[in-house]
Amino acid sequence: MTPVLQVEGLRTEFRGPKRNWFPVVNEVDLTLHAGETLAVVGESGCGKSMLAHSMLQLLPPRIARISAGSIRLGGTDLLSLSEPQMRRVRGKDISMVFQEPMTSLNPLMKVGRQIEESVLVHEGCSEAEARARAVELMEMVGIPEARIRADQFPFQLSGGMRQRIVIAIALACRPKVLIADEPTTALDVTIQAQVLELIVTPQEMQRRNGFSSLMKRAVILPQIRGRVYAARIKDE
Ligand SMILES: Nc1ncnc2c1ncn2[C@@H]1O[C@H](COP(=O)(O)OP(=O)(O)OP(=O)(O)O)[C@@H](O)[C@H]1O
Repeated sequence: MTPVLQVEGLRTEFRGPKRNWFPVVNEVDLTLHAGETLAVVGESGCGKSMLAHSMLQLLPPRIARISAGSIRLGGTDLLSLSEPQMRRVRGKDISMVFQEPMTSLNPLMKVGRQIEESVLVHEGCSEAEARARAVELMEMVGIPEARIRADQFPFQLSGGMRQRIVIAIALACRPKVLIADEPTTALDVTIQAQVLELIVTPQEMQRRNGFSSLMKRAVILPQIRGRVYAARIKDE
């Protein structure tokens, strides 16, 4: 079976104070098939976030670069794409959920509208269809009374609900791959478990939406010091 995403020998570097380049992601390989979830583990600072950002080519310009390796999404080598082509991949084929929902959401826009905009950008449907899909997505990520909540602003929702909205936005365009960069850091432990369950064990959700997810979790494993490993945590 062709993998959805395949990373080989990926090396990302930052520019040092003496203009030298030093690696922050070093020779990383990973393979993700449809419906699978991978957890990227490694000690703090070993490059998990930078791996996620490299895959979406969201690295800070001029001071960071991908210097070796390949990132293939289906049959396409993402490193050969132009920025406008890459913009179409982000959100449509690969979505990312960041750790702090308040920085991902627009505080001045109703949450339902924020999901609708993501649907409209990628699916080219009518306003009414986008609205219906936004409510459906909110129900899917477990927001009670979704129709009422859709008309509220982010500050009117709890932290867990806000993170669910961010996940709903990420799923709005039915991405093939979902990257979750510590999506639960800002939440309390019970809510963390619920939100994680949405991403890690969404067998039903994955089937319905046909996406694979890549989740970054900071797990300290001193015996693999300094390296990033991709561990397959669910393979059914
Ligand atoms: N803007 C930057 N300039 C220079 N170095 C950076 C920059 N951003 C990140 N780094 C370095 O890249 C390395 C990898 O950072 P990254 O954030 O990917 O680690 P991480 O594994 O996600 O850590 P954590 O689990 O603590 O979030 C670190 O050594 C960090 O210092």
